[in-house]
Amino acid sequence: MYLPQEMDGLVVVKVGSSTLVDASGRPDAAFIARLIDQIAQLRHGGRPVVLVSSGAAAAGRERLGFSAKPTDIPSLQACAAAGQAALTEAYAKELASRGVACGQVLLTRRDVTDREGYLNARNTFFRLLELGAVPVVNENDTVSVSEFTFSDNDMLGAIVSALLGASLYVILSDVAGLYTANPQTDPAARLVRRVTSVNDEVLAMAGGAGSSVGTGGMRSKLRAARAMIAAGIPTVICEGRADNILVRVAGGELVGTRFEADEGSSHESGRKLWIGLAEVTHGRLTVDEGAKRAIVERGASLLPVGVTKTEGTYEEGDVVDVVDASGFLIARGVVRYSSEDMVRVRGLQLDVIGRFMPDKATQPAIHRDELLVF
Ligand SMILES: Nc1ncnc2c1ncn2[C@@H]1O[C@H](COP(=O)(O)OP(=O)(O)O)[C@@H](O)[C@H]1O
Ligand SMILES: N[C@@H](CCC(=O)OP(=O)(O)O)C(=O)O
Repeated sequence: MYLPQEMDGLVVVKVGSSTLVDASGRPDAAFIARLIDQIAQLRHGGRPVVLVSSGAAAAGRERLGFSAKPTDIPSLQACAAAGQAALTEAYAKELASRGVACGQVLLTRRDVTDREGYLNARNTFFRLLELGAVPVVNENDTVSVSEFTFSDNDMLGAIVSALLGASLYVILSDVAGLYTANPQTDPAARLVRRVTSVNDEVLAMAGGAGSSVGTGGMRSKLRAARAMIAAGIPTVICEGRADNILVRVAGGELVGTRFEADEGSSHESGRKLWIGLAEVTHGRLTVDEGAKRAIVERGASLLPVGVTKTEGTYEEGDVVDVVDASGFLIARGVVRYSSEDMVRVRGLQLDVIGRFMPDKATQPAIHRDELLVF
C-alpha cells in the first residue's frame, strides 16, 4: 500500500454517541472543545489524526423536535441528517479556532468494499491529511440503515484504520474499557488491561449498548477490535471524558483496554483479508438466512452447511464475497476450501464432510477471525 511519509503515526479516533451528547441529548460543547483541543495538539505535533464521530442521530433529535429517540428508520435517518450538520459545524468551528481545517467524509461500508470507491476514499483521506486537515467521518446514514439495525461505527472506524494503515485505533467510550462483565449491572466487574485474542471467553464479557443513545455496546467494539488484531493495528478502548486521554493514549500511556496480537504471531490471513477489501475478489458464496444471522448477529464462523451456492474459481486462502439470498453483500472473508471442494461440501454438516474429507472435519467455510462483516 502506498503510504506517504507524513502518514507515519496515524491515529484514528472514534467517539461514541453516549460520550458526545449530554444527558439532555444535546452535543456536549465543552466535551467537543476538549476533544478537538487534543486532536489539534496531536496535529500540531506532526501526528495525522482522523476522527470518526457518531452522535448525529442523537444530536438531530432535539433540532427536529423529537422528545425521545424515534424508533422508525426514516425518522432516525432524518435526525442523523440534521444532527450531522450540527456536529460538523461544531467540529469545524473548534478546529478552525486552533488553525486546523476540517474535512467531512460520509461513507457507507459498501463504498469502501468496491475497488473504485476504496481508492477514491483513500486518496481523499491522504490528501486531506497531507494538507494538514482533520477528516471527520461518519456513516452516510441517508443511504445506509445498517448501523441502526445491527452494527455501528466501531467497525466503520476499524475499516478506516485498515484503509489508511493507521498505527493506532482509539475507541473513546463512556466506559473505562472492557470489563469482565457489564459494569453498569455488575459491581464486581473488573477492568481488563490487555487482550491478545477476542475469543469466546472475551466475547462473553460484553453486553449490548448501555445507554439510550449508543447503539453498539461493548460487543460491537470487540468485533472491531478482533478485526484490528487480525490486521495488526493496536486498538485501545478507553473513557473519552478522562483528562487529556487521547494525547496520553497516542503518547503510548497504558490506559483503558489495549488489544494487540502477541508478538511474533502472524497476521497473514488478516492482512490478506484487508487487502481483499481493495481487490476484486475471487468468488462469491450465497448463504441461507440462518447462516446470515449467525455471522451478522452472533459473529460466528460461516459453516459449509449454510452455503447454498458458490460462484467463481478460487483456492483455499483466497478472499471471497458472502452474499445473502437476494445477492446483497454482507461480508468478505478468507475461504478455507477451494471452489472445487466447495461444490462438494456446501449444504453439509461438518461430520458428514469429515467422512469423505477427514482433514476438513472441523473446517468452517470461513473462520470468524477471517470474516469481515459489513
Ligand atoms: N463487559 C463490558 N465492559 C464495558 N462495558 C460494557 C460491557 N458490557 C456492556 N457494556 C456497556 O457498553 C457501553 C458502551 O457502549 P455504547 O453505549 O454503545 O457506547 P458508545 O456510544 O461509546 O459506542 C458501556 O457503557 C456499558 O454499559
Ligand atoms: N451514524 C450514527 C452512528 C450511531 C452509532 O454508531 O453510535 P455509537 O454506538 O454511539 O457509535 C450517528 O451518527 O448517529
